[in-house]
Amino acid sequence: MLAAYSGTAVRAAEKSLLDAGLGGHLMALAAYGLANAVLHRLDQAYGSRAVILVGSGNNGGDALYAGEVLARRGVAVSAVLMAERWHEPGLAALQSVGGRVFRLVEDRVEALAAAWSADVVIDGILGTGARGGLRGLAAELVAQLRGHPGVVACDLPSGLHPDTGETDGPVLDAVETVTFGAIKAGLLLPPGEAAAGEISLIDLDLDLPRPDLQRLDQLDLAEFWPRPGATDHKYSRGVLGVVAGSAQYPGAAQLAVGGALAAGVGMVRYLGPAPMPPEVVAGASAIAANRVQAWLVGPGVADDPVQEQRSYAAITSGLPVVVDAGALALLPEAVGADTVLTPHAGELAALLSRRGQRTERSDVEREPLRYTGLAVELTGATVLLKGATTVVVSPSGAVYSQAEATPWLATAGSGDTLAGMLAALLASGVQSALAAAMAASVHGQAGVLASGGGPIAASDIAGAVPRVLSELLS
Ligand SMILES: NC(=O)C1=CN([C@@H]2O[C@H](COP(=O)(O)OP(=O)(O)OC[C@H]3O[C@@H](n4cnc5c(N)ncnc54)[C@H](O)[C@@H]3O)[C@@H](O)[C@H]2O)[C@@H](O)CC1
Ligand SMILES: [K+]
Repeated sequence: MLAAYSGTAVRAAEKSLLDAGLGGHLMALAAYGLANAVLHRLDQAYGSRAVILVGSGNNGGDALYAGEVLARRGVAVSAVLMAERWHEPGLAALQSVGGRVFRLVEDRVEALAAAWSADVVIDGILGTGARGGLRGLAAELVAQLRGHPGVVACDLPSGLHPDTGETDGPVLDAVETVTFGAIKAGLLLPPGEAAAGEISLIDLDLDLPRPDLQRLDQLDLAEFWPRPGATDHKYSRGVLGVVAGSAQYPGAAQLAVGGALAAGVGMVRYLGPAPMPPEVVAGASAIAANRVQAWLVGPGVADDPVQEQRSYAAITSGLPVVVDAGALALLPEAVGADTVLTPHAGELAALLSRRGQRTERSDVEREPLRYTGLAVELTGATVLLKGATTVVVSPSGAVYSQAEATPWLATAGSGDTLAGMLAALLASGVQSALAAAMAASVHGQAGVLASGGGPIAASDIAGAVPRVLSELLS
């Protein structure tokens, strides 16, 4: 599991070490870690060129000391001082080993040319002490360096919000971010996470609290994915009730049920008009008469009063429930954490707007963590926001982000399959936020496998899920 923290949490954890006079030691560890990462990227140190973009704070200090290490190894290092102030001991250290210095205000053209001709550009402008994004000349230079193939970010790409992944102004895309003490949550959150590239963590031995964000890995999935025991039977594995499909949209129901079956559930009881595969059992028309452990409602439910009534009854049944697509509009005032909403950005904006918070899709895309959190606050539900990176926020404060998906998964019906997989996990008794993150991860991996780098139809995704799971669980 990747554990990530807000910039504030990391700074709080560093405080006791700083108070103990260990600031210089921490900076040296950070600088060595950064310099080593850069050296790994160079064919050979001697004769290579590095340019360091230096901001006014300790982030610039880390980068300058890394420059000193690189210069000692034979790299030709130049520093571009981006602000009116800089870390003076760091600059002196770099100059003592022959580092060149440009000042952005005076040497803009030379600085830009040096950066473009460098093998590596170290982005040390802003770190966890940033307030807002890059502005003025610094923003201009960064915009002019867009597309440089050798950017290594110091702690985080400058201009990326360390807690939320939001960007405000230009951000230089890095091939690698060398981050100190702990992974910052913003490095794993859309929209900015793409700028981080590969993430390397330099351990500073900090005493950290509960993570602000988690990302499941294969080991977690193998540990938490439910496996039937020798004495299990179809009822003990979990029975899922599904209210999905309408005369107009029968396919959504089939995809959702396909997702549930592929993820592994004891039985599916289906209510709706869509034809179903032979293993699916017809549910009783009255919601309360169905013996199930969880519900899935909403895929393909549109303009169908009977399906809408059933969806509402399932949502208010007190059982864990996934509320997707057409059922999102039926949500009562307040629900519990066992209710999982699965909107995409447009649906989340509509949901928030219905609750008096006028929101556009573009707002959600710009600040996905904030608006997902707002939906949790306003409804009481666990919310899974679909996207290239899936964000899950639970009322308990747990946040997950999963980024296994391929852009080929952005296809009609993909979300129905995800909803079915998630609901199967709820029926098997997996806790809701964990289930949401697990379903997103395996759905993404199945999409990658089914796609093989090319287009996929949604029905291919469920077909690939058993292959992903057998690899994971064997
Ligand atoms: N605190 C610590 O113990 C450690 C900190 N480390 C480094 O220190 C960094 C944090 O250092 P700082 O707290 O000095 O903060 P930063 O270096 O992130 O930047 C703060 C400086 O930038 C200015 N600034 C803020 N927002 C700006 C904006 N939008 N445009 C232009 N200038 C802006 C501030 O006035 C301040 O001078 C971390 O990211 C990390 O790189 C590491 O050395 C490890 C240890
Ligand atoms: K930086």
